Amino acid sequence: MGEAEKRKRKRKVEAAVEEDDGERKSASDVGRLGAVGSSDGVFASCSFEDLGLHPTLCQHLKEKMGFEVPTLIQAQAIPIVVSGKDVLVNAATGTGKTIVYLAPIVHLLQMRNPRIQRADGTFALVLVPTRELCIQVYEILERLLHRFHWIVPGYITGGENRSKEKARLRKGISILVATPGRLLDHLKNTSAFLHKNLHWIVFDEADRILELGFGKAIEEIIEFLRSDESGSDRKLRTGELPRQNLLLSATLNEKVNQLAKISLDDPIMIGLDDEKMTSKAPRSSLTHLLPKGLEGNDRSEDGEAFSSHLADDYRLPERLSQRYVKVPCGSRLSVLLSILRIFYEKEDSQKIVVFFSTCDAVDFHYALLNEFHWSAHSKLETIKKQPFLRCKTLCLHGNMEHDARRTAFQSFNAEKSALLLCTDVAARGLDFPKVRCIIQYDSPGEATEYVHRVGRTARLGEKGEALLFLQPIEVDYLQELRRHSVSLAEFPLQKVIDGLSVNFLKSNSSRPSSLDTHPWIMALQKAVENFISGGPELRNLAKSAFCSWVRAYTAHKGELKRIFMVRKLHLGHVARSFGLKEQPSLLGRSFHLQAKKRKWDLKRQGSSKRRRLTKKRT
Ligand SMILES: Nc1ncnc2c1ncn2[C@@H]1O[C@H](COP(=O)(O)OP(=O)(O)OP(=O)(O)O)[C@@H](O)[C@H]1O
Repeated sequence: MGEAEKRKRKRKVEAAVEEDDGERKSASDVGRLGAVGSSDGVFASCSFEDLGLHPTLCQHLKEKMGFEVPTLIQAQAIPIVVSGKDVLVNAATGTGKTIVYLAPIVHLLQMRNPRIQRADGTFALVLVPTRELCIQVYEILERLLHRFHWIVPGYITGGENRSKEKARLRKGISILVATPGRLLDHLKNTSAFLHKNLHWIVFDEADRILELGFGKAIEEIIEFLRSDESGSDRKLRTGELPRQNLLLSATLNEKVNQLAKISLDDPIMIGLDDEKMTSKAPRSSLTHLLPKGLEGNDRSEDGEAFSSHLADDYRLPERLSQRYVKVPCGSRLSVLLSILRIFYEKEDSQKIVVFFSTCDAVDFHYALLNEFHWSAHSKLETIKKQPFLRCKTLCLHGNMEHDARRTAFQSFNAEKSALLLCTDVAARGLDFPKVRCIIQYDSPGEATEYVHRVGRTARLGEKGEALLFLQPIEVDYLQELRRHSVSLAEFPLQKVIDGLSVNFLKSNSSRPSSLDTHPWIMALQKAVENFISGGPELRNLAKSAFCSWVRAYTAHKGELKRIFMVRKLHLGHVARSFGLKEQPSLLGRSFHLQAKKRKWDLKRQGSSKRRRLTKKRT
């Protein structure tokens, strides 16, 4: 491409991010305003060619992958990534961040003359937090490289066969996608893993990598790779530019700040709102330079500005409708089942994801939903009981065998209509097509996790719904979300349940006064409890799920401890929410200690109340 052509294209991209009044706006403004001629706030009005990508790659993106034009974040970030700068990208879930780094890497690698070879080893490393995300990124990469057969994609991840991975590394992988633990293992133990030509390190879902406890591994990886970067013969050999590191996430927090400090060099930030960046950040170009505070001193003025930004608002998909449903603990299970039934009755072909806090809870609900048959009029012997839900149900969590995990992930991807029950292992980065609704049956904890969970729907400008279950004692969580500008409307539960049970109510004389006493909920709860008590396997699953649920509830951290207080739970009601007629007693020592503390607290409260009452009387 000639210089004049390059200049023309650059101008076109810049023009695309200017407002009508001619005032230059930052990259983030573009996203917020839904500008660049984009009516939907998702796609840019320029083409991939305008971003300077190679014509063959652009043609492939368009014709084989169906990507007609770049998304806004792609239009903003790709030219900067191509320029070789370290970059931190912050954009909402489902806005196409994977292509932000893969397309420039492929573009730059395919241009190398002479062509790169397998024997040159690894040029780019993409680090992701989970196995599923690793495979997903690898599959996109494979599709992207279709026309560039000499660039070899590969992945290494926990749960796979080490020696097969070694053999693949020995042959040479040009772009490697990896989870941190397994990568470190190969860096230390696989001498045939050639990485002296490594030019890019990408941290996708950067904050999650750290939350999962990979901080130490990441430090070691960076240290390990830094030693071959500083090797003077690398520059002599290849005349290389310095290594380029990229960091991406839909949510930024202090942990990302830490990682940015150790991995990015004079980075450019893309996708942050101006008001969040504070007036201290330079506004001279399409992008904002990261304040120099990140280079070391936490206490510098600019560093503080950056940190305070990190505690700020989160970006959510524009067409996401968010609601919460307030349900008393003992009715949670019946309400969940009823809502799922309503959703699938309304539209039998759709995909829904339900998030639980523990693997045991996923296993229990999965078994229940697959086995439970019920008819609202089952008192009549003539009526045959039906499966409660008629959709395909799948589960995904971290305790599953590697193959089962992969199968679940792939079938939910492929199905047109299905229900996925999962833990947070599915919260990050996974791109399941056409998910209509996300139900958070167990609260997510940190607001970041809320954002990522709901981000599995309403992707790339599509519509989506999110429903958060809260017990009455947990409603303060809404304030926690509001602190991050996330606000939810209430789901009209009573009305919806009445609608579901119209015929059922006709045959029952008592009118419901509350949800707990609603004939439909009571009948369904009773049927579930009888069903569970009749099967030892399911009963055991319910008991384990109960125990680990309570343990998970006690594990909420920081401010959230004030909202999710195990002391406030009625454990008999919790047991009911697992279809148990009685509270299981087989609990671990730590739980007994908690229970003791709870009793003691209650006693103390009681005696102080008594003292107050006595005082009043006297
Ligand atoms: N330019 C484009 N045109 C059409 N579709 C695109 C384009 N870029 C990406 N996509 C599609 O958009 C979806 C979301 O992309 P991707 O998974 O990269 O989003 P993300 O921002 O990384 O989301 P998350 O934050 O949840 O990880 C994918 O199905 C991807 O194939």
